[in-house]
Amino acid sequence: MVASFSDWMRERSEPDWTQVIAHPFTDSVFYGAVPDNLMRSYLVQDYQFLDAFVALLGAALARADQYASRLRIAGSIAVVTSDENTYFQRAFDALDVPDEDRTEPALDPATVAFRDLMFDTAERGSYPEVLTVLTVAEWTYLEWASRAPQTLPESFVHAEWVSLHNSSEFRAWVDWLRSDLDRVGGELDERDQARCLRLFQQATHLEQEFFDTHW
Ligand SMILES: Cc1ncc(CN)c(N)n1
Repeated sequence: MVASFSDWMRERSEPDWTQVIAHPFTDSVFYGAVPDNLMRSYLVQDYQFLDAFVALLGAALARADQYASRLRIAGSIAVVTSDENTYFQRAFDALDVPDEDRTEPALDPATVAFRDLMFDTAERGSYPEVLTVLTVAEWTYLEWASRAPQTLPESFVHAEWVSLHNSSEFRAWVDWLRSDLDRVGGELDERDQARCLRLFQQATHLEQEFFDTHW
């Protein structure tokens, strides 16, 4: 394999990958043009995504094969549960999201499918498999947010959703995720690499469905 393991999986996840990172929903976020009702439904569902995502980070922490990886993952859990969580609370206030939609909203099919994949991988997946799903979730977000223009919209709900995902810290986190996935994935046999690829493709497809639902 000449390309890295993560690049190899990304190349085999087209056309979904490109459709996610260039999704019209993201262009609309760049210009503060997502109508409130759509931004509200997207963020309400994404907060439920986040719950399962944090569980998946916890599984990565538990299943990592070395302390250096655990330390890096712990740092990301700290960011997601502080800066990102606070963003959601402020956005919910700005968008007048009622309490029940913050804690127990009716879930869209795309949210259910993504949560199922993450909880299932958290429970049963190997460390490379857990890293695969985390990498898709973070790398796709880095890639779409990296396409943002220099000037962000005035609305913090839109602007911070971009800046949370294109900061140098977030890029370093995605670079690390990919390098750890390349490290442990490169040592897998063909059958286990194929299992990671299937998860990568499934997660990429679900990212697309998630955006489509709110567009
Ligand atoms: C659906 C989805 N995918 C990825 C991310 C980035 N953690 C997110 N917030 N939401």
